[in-house]
Amino acid sequence: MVGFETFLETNPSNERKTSVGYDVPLGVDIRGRYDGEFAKILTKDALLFVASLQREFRNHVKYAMECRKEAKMRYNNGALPGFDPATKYIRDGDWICQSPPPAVADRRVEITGPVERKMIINALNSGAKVFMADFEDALSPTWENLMHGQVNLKDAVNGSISFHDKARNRVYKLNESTAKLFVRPRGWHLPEAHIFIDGEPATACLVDFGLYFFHNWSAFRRTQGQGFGPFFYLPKMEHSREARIWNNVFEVAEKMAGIQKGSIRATVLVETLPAVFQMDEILYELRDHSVGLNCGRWDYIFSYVKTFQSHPDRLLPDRVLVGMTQHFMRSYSDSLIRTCHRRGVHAMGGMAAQIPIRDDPKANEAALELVRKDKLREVKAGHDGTWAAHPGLIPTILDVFTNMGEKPNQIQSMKRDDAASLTEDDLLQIPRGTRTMDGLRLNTRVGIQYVAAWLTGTGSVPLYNLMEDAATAEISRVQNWQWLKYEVELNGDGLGVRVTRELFGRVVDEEMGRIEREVGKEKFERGMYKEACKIFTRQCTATTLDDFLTLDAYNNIVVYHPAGVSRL
Ligand SMILES: CC(=O)SCCNC(=O)CCNC(=O)[C@H](O)C(C)(C)COP(=O)(O)OP(=O)(O)OC[C@H]1O[C@@H](n2cnc3c(N)ncnc32)[C@H](O)[C@@H]1OP(=O)(O)O
Ligand SMILES: O=CC(=O)O
Ligand SMILES: [Mg+2]
Repeated sequence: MVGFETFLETNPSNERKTSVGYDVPLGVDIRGRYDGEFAKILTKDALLFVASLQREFRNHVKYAMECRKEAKMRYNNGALPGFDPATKYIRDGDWICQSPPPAVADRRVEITGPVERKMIINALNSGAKVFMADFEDALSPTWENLMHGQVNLKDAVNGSISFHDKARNRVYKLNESTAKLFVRPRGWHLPEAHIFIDGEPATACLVDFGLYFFHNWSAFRRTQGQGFGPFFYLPKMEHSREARIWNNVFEVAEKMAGIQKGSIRATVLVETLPAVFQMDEILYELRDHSVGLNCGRWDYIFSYVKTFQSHPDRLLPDRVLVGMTQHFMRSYSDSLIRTCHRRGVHAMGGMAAQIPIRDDPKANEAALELVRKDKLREVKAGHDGTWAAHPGLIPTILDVFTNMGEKPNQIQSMKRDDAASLTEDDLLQIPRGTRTMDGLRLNTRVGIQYVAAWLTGTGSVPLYNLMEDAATAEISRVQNWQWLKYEVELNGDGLGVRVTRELFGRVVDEEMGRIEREVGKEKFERGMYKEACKIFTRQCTATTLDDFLTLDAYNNIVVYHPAGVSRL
């Protein structure tokens, strides 16, 4: 830890203040509950590292968020996202990224899941090549979830993680051979309200990254990364300037740890519509730290609606009809493969929403068949690997990815030069399909149940045999909002019904009734369905579209100690 020791010596936290009970450096205040286990993560030195990242990068982050607002204004005034003429030289240039670290050359199946203790063990033991431990779409960012998540990851990297399921008297431990760990911190837009630095909430992703890196970089490189790492997934970026901030964060972290530049590697999720026009630029910024791009299809669909929130000529059909075979989605995946392989890095596929259906073998086989079809399309298109939401899907997906042959990836063999001809029009083409009352009802029922789960600390849930998380719930929210804003006709029902506030009010009441019948009166009363309904309904009917469901809902899960009120 030579590097960090030097950093800590030259940055003495010359004052020790305790707030809730943690030993903190000057300028840092912890407002979350004290816990002896959390204190081993929230050490003064780790917090000093997080604070140093916050101080160095906060203005860059603020500027990037202002740029997002400015771009939103342009789109709302009728502009379309597109390639930036100013960076044509990057798109046309012949540069390549650093080659993938040997430890993760083969990434054909990656399982994802929240940083929950049992799930971490199950995911690492699942037979997948990679496990993406999620602080983002799959996690409700309560203080308890975040801090337990950091404790769990530290134990996982140390190899000491275990879990005793007392009800089933089952003990979970790591197998001899485990998946390689990637960590997905939250997006740039989110604050961490339980940690204040210089009087402001910290930038959430710098907390997630900083604490994880500080505690694990050394063990990770020794035990998992074969001299590289740690590895990350980076979510929800809209522009390469945001990737530049991450690149700079990585360089600072490497310098502080005293490890070689290029040790840290990250895969960027291309999951916003503006980012699809920035893929080369994002890779260019991260060329020393990149290990590819990933098709984050669910947030991408959400972003399509959000970007075109003021474009009534670009309304989406029912959510269930917006799949990867729609022209704009296929073009996105093909362009991503071509871009990644041209630059020498992995082009990762995305998440099929189907999960195993335990109590219905026929329905289960149908779900598996949908996953198989989706993954076959991905591997044939040239993707180097893909995501699985559930361990039960891994054998099927591994089997499909044997189509890649003996090689660990298709970076050299599937150049997809044909995708060079894809244009802005291809990437923006309006998806085909109709809008129905069932679509409106499903959006409402799923949105409310997801928010109810999220408010009680669960960030990914099975609903109607599909995986739902923050990204899929966002599609439900923004689609309802847009249909209401333009009072669209539900043109798939043949009845000429328009989505008015009155209609939506009735739908909400009826769907709440259905939820109550489905989950049972007791669970309904015990849960947070009514609060969720209020939040979801407000968001769907707001005059101005909220940027993120979870940003608006966040105040509801912030808990200060001693008891206080969130001041975000
Ligand atoms: C849009 C995106 O960002 S996608 C990426 C983010 N989303 C995710 O990561 C979702 C990950 N998946 C999940 O959270 C879960 O699979 C769900 C919520 C969809 C379904 O959960 P459940 O209904 O509880 O699954 P189920 O009961 O079938 O689980 C069976 C077993 O598999 C385990 N399991 C299920 N999913 C996972 C997973 N992703 N990782 C590890 N273990 C898992 C369960 O812990 C359980 O273990 P046990 O038998 O030892 O008790
Ligand atoms: O993060 C993945 C997505 O699809 O969104
Ligand atoms: Mg996402």
